[in-house]
This record gives sequence, structure tokens and C-alpha cells, in this order.
Amino acid sequence: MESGSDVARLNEYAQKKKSLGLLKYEDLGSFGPDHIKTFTQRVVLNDKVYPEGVGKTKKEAKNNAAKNALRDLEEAARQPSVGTTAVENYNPTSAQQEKELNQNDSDICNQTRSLSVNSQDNSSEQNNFIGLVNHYCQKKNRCHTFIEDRRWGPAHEPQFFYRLIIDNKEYPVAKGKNAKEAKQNAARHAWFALQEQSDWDSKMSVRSTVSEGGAPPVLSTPSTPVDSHEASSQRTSTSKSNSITFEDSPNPSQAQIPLEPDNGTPTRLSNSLESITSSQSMSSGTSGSGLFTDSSNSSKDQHAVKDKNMGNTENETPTHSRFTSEFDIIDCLGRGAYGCVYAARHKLLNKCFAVKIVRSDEKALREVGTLSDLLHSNIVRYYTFWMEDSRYQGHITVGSSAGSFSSSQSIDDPSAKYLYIEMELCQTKTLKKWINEKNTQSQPDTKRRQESQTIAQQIVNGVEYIHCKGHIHRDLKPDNILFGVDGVVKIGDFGLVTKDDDDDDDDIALMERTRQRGTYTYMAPEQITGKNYDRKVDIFALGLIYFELLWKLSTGHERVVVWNDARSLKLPEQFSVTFAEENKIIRLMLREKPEDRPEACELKAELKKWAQTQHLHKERATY
Ligand SMILES: Nc1ncnc2c1ncn2[C@@H]1O[C@H](COP(=O)(O)OP(=O)(O)OP(=O)(O)O)[C@@H](O)[C@H]1O
Repeated sequence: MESGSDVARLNEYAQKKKSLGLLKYEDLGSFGPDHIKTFTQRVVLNDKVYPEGVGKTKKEAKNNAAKNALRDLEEAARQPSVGTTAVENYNPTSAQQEKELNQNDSDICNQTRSLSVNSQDNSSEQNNFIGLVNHYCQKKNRCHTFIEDRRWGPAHEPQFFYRLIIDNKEYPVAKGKNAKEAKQNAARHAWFALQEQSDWDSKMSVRSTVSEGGAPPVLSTPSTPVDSHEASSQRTSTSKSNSITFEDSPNPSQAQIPLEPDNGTPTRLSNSLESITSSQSMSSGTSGSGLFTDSSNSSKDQHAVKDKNMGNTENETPTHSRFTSEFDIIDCLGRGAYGCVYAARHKLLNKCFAVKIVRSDEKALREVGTLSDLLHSNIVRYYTFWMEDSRYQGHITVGSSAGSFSSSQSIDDPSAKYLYIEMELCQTKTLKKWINEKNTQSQPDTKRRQESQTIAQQIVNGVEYIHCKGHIHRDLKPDNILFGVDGVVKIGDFGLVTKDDDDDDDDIALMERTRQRGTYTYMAPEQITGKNYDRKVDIFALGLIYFELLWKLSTGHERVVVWNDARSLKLPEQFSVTFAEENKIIRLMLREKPEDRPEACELKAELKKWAQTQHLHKERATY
């Protein structure tokens, strides 16, 4: 479609449907250095905000914003009568139609609220994702069905787990307080995945072909398809699907049931969650978030179990490692306390990913479990994970290019297992580097304030999403905040993530380890003292980050003094003068008592208000 045509289509639609009120485009500013700057715009129609459009120019961003709005309007309008698009076929002839369309608009609003990457994703919200998926499948001639994965919990408080399967592809398991809610949530997972169709589908199909020598990938329990109003006409047989399987089980050993492969021999996957838990003493209650198995591992990986020498020397080509056989390793992006992160190109997909390799323990399992639960534009996108018996040992020095790695003998514990976590590849520049660059610029940076605000807003959006999913990040700091290739802020490193209501022993041990590593710079006071704490620790860290984004901190002793003062709510006098509005917000975030700190959603609203005020000032200044 020709550039700009979505803007024209949306204009036409808004004109025809005058009752919708004024069609507005909001300019949300630009981000990034000049040569890779991205612009963001969004549509507001009848006071409803539609998903943001991002582009390399304002025009492109505007057109993408119009495209997103049209997509939502069309999707919503299709719900009551499949095949009709509100945009193309709008022709109100009666008050009833007008009423229906208004109803559609309210549906659209609901969907937008939920689909918008920046909005709160409340899993209990009953948006019609089932309807969206239903319609999508009809349009694309795909079969889909909901599968009840399991039920869990006491009779008075049961939890239902459902997954959606579309054309033999399984999407992540979702839970709900009842079957309907679980199905809606499963449809939501699938819907988001479908938004990224090319990625998801191709990856899924690649995974399903990994199996060699006829060895079937191990699947999870082939549950009985349940009757679904939404899916009854679309049911398909799925029990032998070769696609990836996610498990979201607080009781992993029960979740893994060996399947009868085609030859009738029961098979059990070496890296099933059961084997993970048997060797790793996984605590089922710690994260409470979705643990899942990746059934894509095949005979290749089972082979790797027997061969513990993979990847150790240049001569011994690590052919038995899924990592080295499926990926070209490009670069070592960094080493954390627990593992390494590599940039790697998937050979079949010809697409680059970040693959984090960590020893499999609670922290790592917690990280993948949580990441699999999160899908938000301001959170590093997780794709999949698998287990290997060895850690990739090609020692590439950080930042070096492919092929230059040398051999090194493994000093790993032979009984250890390693998690390979495949994620979205971000820029190598972290927020820490961004801050350092700003602080070392000799000229005053006139854009710093505006950019800081955009960054802070994006972090808050991500944190709001994490909190509304019932998690606490607990390790927010500029080092753990990355930029996507398009410049969008991405929260990463979920190694310390926990459930908001968690306070078990493993958790305390994990925090103790973190404290010992001295990363308490951004920790809330109650987190340092080891008291009971909740999601408000993330708000405290965010307050410090926002302060650091804006304020040029010197190095050495002075920095320590300013930092400690800031932690005790004594912000530099000049700061409160120069950044009066931000000062107010930050002071709320840094309050000593967690209950006095704002919730992420309140902060989001506050920052948005502040951004709009600034925007108005800027506009006035240009006239
Ligand atoms: N998805 C990604 N894309 C690009 N770079 C990444 C990605 N994930 C991590 N990195 C980089 O790899 C480095 C190591 O990341 P990792 O999360 O393991 O380390 P860390 O933050 O020190 O973790 P930990 O706190 O667990 O020690 C970081 O410096 C980070 O910049």
C-alpha cells in the first residue's frame, strides 16, 4: 500500500462517521541519535487512543499510527458480522446500525487498551481475543481449537489452564479463574504471537522439523479437546503435534507425561522439565510463573546428553549442540555474573537473536518462566529456551566478531545442565552507556530532558506491565535496560524476578546473593534491610534511574554523596529548580515508605500528563 494511504483511509472513515468526533494525531516525539532516529505518533479518535506507530520519519510514523488504528477498527467491526469492515463498508442507515457501530467503537477501545503495547495488560480483562482469533482463523482458513491443559488448585479456588492450537501449532498455556477466562488468555497469547506471524510461524515450523531419525519430539499431555463455543466448529486433532509445547505447571513432574511415539515406544525427553527439576531441585512455589518445556529438542539433544565434550575445542566441532548446529555465533555481547549472552544468527531463519547461556538453577528457570509470560514492547522479547549438558565454550572476547573464538577447556561441573535462552537481539548500548555518554559530553545536551522523559515513560510502561502480571523485577538498573534495534527501550535481565506475594527461603537466598554482589545501588531501603517488600521496590529504583537520566552526575566521591543524598530524598537544589516537574514525580518515587510511593499505573498517567504539557509548551513556542 502506497505510503500515506492509511492516513487517507482513516480520514475518510472519520469523515463518514462524524459522530466519532475529531480525528487527531499525537506526536509522541522522536528518539535516538540523528542517523537512526525513530518517530512515534498515535491516533486519537473520540478520545480513544490507538496503538502507537513508529517510523523513520514523522510521515511514516503517522501512517503507521493510522494503519494501527485502522487495523483495530476493522478487527473490532468484524466481530458482530464477519467479513464486513467498518472502514470500507461503513454505511449507516439506521439508528440501530449507528448504535452497533458505537458499540464496536467501545469494543475497539477495549481491544486497543489491551493490544496497545504501552497499555496495561490485565489478564483478567475479558477482551474478545477469542473472537479475534476466531475471525482470523476463518479468514485464513486455519483450524483452531482450545485444549484444556489441566486444572489446579483447591476446589474453592480452582485454576484452569488452556492452550490454543492453530493448525497444529501450540501457543503458550494460559491460566484463568474459570475456563472462559483461561481460554480468553490463551487466545490473547496466540493473538499476540500472530501479530508477529512471520517470526512465530517460521520459528515454530523450524522447531517442528528439528527431530532427526524419526525420533519424535516429546509432547506434553495430549489433553482431551474441550468443547468450546468459540472453537467447536473448528476443532482439529492435535495430540501428535510436533510443535513447541509450553508448560505452565506448578507441578512439573505431573505436567510431563511421556507420549507414545509413532512406533509405539514411549519416549521421554532428556530436557523435559521433569529432568530439569530432578537435577535442579526446582522450587515450584518460588516464581509461580509459567514454567514450560520446549519439545523442540530432539534426538540431537538427546545425543548431546551422551556427549559431554561439545564445543570445547576448535577441532572438536560441537556438532551435538543445538546452539552450534542451529546458529552461527556472531559475537559475545556480555558476561553477567551467571552466564554469557551471545549474538547468534539462526541458520534457517537467517535472523539474529540473543542467546543467553546460564547454568540451570532456580534463578535461570525463574527468568525463563517469567519471560515466557511477558509480551510487551518495552520488555526484551523472549522466544524459547532449551537445555544442554554443556555450556558453549567458544571464548569470544566481548565485542569480537565471529570466528575468532579460541578453545577453552570446560571447567563446568559435569552434572550441571545449562539453559539456552533465545531472546530478541537488542543494541549493545545499554541505558548505562547512554547515561555515561550524556555525562561525558562537553556541550550541554538540550535534548537530554526530552529523551529522558521518553525513556522514563517507556520503562514505566514496561514496569506497569510486569506489575500487572503479578511480578516484581527487583533488579531495575540502567545496566539491565536495553534498546531494541528500533531504539525502543527494553527491560531485560529477569534473573531476580519474583511473584509479588513471594517470601520463601529460596527467594531470600537469592536476594542475599544479590546484596553480596553489591548491586544495591538502586535497591529500595526495605530491600536492603531484608524486610518484607513488594512491587514498590521497582518504583524506588525507577525514581533513581529517572534522576540519573536527567542529572549529570560526576564521578568519584561527589557522585557517592549526591547518590546517597538522593536515596534519602535530598535531591540537589539546582535539580529541583531546573527540573521542577520531574523533581516532584521523583520525590514521590523515592519516598521511604513503600506505601507512599505511587503505583506504576499512576506514574504512567503522571508522566503522560507531564509529557503532554511539555508538548503543548513546545508547540506554543514554535508559533
Ligand atoms: N537481548 C539482548 N540483546 C543484546 N544484548 C544483551 C541482551 N541480553 C543481555 N545482553 C547483554 O549481555 C550482557 C550480559 O547480560 P546478562 O543479563 O547476563 O548480564 P547481567 O546484567 O550482568 O546479569 P546478571 O545480573 O544476571 O549478572 C549485558 O551487558 C547486556 O548488555
